[in-house]
Amino acid sequence: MASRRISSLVSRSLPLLSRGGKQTYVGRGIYRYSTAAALEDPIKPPVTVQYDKLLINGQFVDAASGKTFPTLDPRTGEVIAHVAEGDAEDINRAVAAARKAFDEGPWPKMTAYERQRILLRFADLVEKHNDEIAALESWDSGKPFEQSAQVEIPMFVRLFRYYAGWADKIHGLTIQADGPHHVQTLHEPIGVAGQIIPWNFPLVMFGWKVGPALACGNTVVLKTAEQTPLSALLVSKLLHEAGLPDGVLNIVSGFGPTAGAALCRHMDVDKIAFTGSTETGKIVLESSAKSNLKPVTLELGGNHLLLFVRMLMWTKLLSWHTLLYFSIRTYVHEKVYDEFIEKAKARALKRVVGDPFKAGIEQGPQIDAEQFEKILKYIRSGKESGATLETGGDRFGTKGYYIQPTVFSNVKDDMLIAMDEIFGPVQTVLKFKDLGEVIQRANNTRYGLAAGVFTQNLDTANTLMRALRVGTVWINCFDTFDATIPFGGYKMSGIGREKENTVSRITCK
Ligand SMILES: NC(=O)c1ccc[n+]([C@@H]2O[C@H](COP(=O)([O-])OP(=O)(O)OC[C@H]3O[C@@H](n4cnc5c(N)ncnc54)[C@H](O)[C@@H]3O)[C@@H](O)[C@H]2O)c1
Repeated sequence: MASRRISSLVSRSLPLLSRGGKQTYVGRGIYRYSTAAALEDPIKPPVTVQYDKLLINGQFVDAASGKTFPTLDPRTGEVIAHVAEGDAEDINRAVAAARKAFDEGPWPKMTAYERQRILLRFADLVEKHNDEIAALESWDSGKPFEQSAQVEIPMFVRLFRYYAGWADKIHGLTIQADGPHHVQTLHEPIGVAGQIIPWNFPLVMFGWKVGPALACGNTVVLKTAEQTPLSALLVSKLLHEAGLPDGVLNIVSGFGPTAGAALCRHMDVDKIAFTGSTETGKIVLESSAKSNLKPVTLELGGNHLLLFVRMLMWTKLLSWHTLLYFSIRTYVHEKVYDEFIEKAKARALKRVVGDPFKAGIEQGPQIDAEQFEKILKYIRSGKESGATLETGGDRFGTKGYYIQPTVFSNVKDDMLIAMDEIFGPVQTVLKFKDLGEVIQRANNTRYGLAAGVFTQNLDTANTLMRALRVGTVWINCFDTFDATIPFGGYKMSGIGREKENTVSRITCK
């Protein structure tokens, strides 16, 4: 499969919007609609919410407390659905089901081939329901429908096929030990896996966590993000349709300090896999230490780096939609800095912001009021600390959580907008003189998630590939993800890796 770019759209050839103000259905869940009208009057998503309860032991059930919480439409802040709100009592029920399914149930005892076939059937079912799932994902998260339907759901399907392929290929070793011994190593399922995921890629994160755990014969209790609980419930129904036994996958929607914390400190959970912020990651690790010392993998925050050396690479950079990406700390060589800023500004001004269900939309709303306010606060901090606001810097429209694509120049390394992860459409541009200097500055951060390098010089590429202390380096490409490529960070960007325990260095052909 060709690599996929999570943040980019594949529909660059779609025509831009007409200004007519009328809504026209153009198929695959997409409408053509005028910008102003779409923001005032959101497009009705072509899907209904069917599953809003917790999934415990193969059944959709109410929370023990009977409580629910609203999940909101980021376009308007209005309620999409009221979802069962799990807490410690529901985590206990879900862990008990997962424990029983692991200790007594058929899942870890099944042949690997049987597990593989269930995962492959599931992938086929998701493919069949692609647009329905994508619509729910976009409605709940605000991401463009085209991105969900054409990039993320196909990536999810690919992930499950990839992990299904591993199910019967997990081999041990024989070891030549001294003495009259026959020694073999075995890979065994760990048991009940507790998994916690964030709102930015609800289904891709589901795939990264649930896929490998099930392929290896583990059972799972998944705590979805409170902002985006819906799509996981829909696909879990399909997973059971594909033949997953009851109790193998349990899903508890709810909040971090209640449901999430209860999962992390549970004495009968054998491992925690967490994706989210660095601050919460620390709490998760502490909970493990204070309970049963379960192993923990952490995929945490980090602001992506981008190093740009020659203007000749501009078209290449644009082709990867790099300037549309969130929270990029961009180091640009001083010789091309001014020209870069002009072009980055022009591109940001052309970026198409609007209703995620409209054709050609590049950027939808932010997830919720909290993130929206946080991003605006960072923008204010950028202005106050003396960076130059080149474009954007405010909300977009008057409704929902839309933010203008924003570019800051004259950014210094010690400004908050350069140091922190801004989870929004804000690019910060810094100037550098030579390679040694930029390596030192780029590495002088508490994060180490991923970096993109745009250069024509092989020596520069090779040097940076090794010198940057980040989990992933893309050379002349950006943000390419694939079922086979490991991902994870250095330093406070995490512990452990998704997929394989290595760093990845990806060069664009
Ligand atoms: N490294 C990666 O691969 C990767 C991928 C996606 C997102 N992220 C990070 O995720 C963050 C965005 O998500 P967020 O702001 O919602 O993060 P967050 O840490 O607030 O929430 C993430 C998840 O943790 C849960 N949670 C919150 N408090 C908890 C607690 N005390 N105990 C247990 N669980 C708790 C939340 O309910 C949610 O499900 C960003 O920092 C981003 O960089 C990292």
